[in-house]
Amino acid sequence: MRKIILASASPRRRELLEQIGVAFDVCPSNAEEIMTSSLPREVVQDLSRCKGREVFEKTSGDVLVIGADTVVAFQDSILGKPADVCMARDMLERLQGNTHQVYTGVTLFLRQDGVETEKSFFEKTEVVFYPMSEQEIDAYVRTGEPMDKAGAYGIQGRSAVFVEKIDGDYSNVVGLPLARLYQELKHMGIDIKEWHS
Ligand SMILES: Cc1cn([C@H]2C[C@H](O)[C@@H](COP(=O)(O)OP(=O)(O)OP(=O)(O)O)O2)c(=O)[nH]c1=O
Repeated sequence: MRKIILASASPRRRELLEQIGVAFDVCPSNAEEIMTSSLPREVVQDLSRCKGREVFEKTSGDVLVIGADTVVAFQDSILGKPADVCMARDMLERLQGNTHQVYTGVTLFLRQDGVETEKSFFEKTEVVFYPMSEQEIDAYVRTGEPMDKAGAYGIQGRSAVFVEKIDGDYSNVVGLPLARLYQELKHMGIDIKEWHS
């Protein structure tokens, strides 16, 4: 019996894994999200490792645990999920009419025949926003959509109309870089679609 566990409460990550035909269990992590670095690529890998480890330590037997974390990087700032409506508005005022980067870090914890391995990686996607008026920002914030999302927007939702272009993997912006995840596991000798049995 082998299990894949997604260590995440994010409905988007669940939908993305389902999209590629993977069977898996979900076990959200209770790990505290404390930023340990000012470099986005380090932050997302560190946080994905903390989330994944917390869940992995509770398992036994053959298992693959996937932890992930997403942040938005704008100039020198790292934007996580907004704490309130004011912060959401402030984030969108900064992002509108500009280019930012979305980083998702992933850590894989694998136990196979008693041997444990761990692998972290990150993907970066550049996103260009059209200018947004005050009214557009207010109306978008009022939908509630920004509140549980890094950078206060969801590219898969209503904010799609403000996205001029992206450079990189779309699924990475939504919260899980599917192609990179698949390729990393392939290098580890694992077919993610077959592993959960
Ligand atoms: C930029 C962007 C982020 N997001 C989401 C993905 C993540 O769910 C969230 C970033 O917060 P995270 O802290 O990465 O994840 P989470 O708290 O939602 O879930 P967990 O820690 O349990 O894994 O922002 C979108 O849904 N669309 C987007 O366009």
